[in-house]
Amino acid sequence: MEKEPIIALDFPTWEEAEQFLAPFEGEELYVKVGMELYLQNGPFIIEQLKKRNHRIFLDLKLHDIPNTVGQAMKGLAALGVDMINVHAAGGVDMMKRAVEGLQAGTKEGGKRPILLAVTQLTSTSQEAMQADQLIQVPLKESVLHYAQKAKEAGCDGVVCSVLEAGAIRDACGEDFYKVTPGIRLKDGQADDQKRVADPAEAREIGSTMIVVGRPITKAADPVAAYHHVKALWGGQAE
Ligand SMILES: O=c1ccn([C@@H]2O[C@H](COP(=O)(O)O)[C@@H](O)[C@H]2O)c(=O)[nH]1
Repeated sequence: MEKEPIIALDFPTWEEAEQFLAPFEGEELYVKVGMELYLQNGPFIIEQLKKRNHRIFLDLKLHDIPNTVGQAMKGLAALGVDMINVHAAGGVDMMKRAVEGLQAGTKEGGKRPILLAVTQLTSTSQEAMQADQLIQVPLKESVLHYAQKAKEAGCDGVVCSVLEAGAIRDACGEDFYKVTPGIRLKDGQADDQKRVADPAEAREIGSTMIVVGRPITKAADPVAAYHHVKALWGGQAE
């Protein structure tokens, strides 16, 4: 279990991300750079975060034909991020090519980024999955299926909700990463998230890492909110 919650830096510009990070001066954080920040600002963002010694999850959720994803991963590996992902719905061949691309792009002596596969987004409900994707099995079964395919392809773990983390641990093992967004505090609003849990539940059920965005970034005091989430996640607070 990773001690630091991963903070989702969902901002449009580096200036806004930097302004958010300023009060954390001196703390080495684990941050997530998603489409909003990366697609508008590019590798510059990664350089800035690495300069400040933050660990980085590059959450681009690649989903394309195997060759395209493999080649893209080869290039992205050179950025030196710690973790990266694809959509499991892209299939086993695509995920295998992602692993190979990452390996090929990792600098000699460097560490290949951890590769995760997104199962069902935490904003997806059982009803939406059936209506939008025409998947008729229970959502948990779909998530578990994607996790098993990700493991077969050589991924290091998955992105799932806390609600499926226990079943994935039983099926894929303790060491297989269960990285869980959809984290909300007990009295907080869910926003667009559908499968949510609080940091203490994530610890009890067995998430490897939690990803937290708005409950921290939109809080009146983001540093206090971060430390509150961290204490709940670490079991040092009620
Ligand atoms: O299934 C998924 C996969 C990724 N995410 C990302 O995590 C954060 C969550 O932000 P909140 O503000 O805490 O809801 C966000 O960047 C998503 O892109 C996810 O939520 N669910």
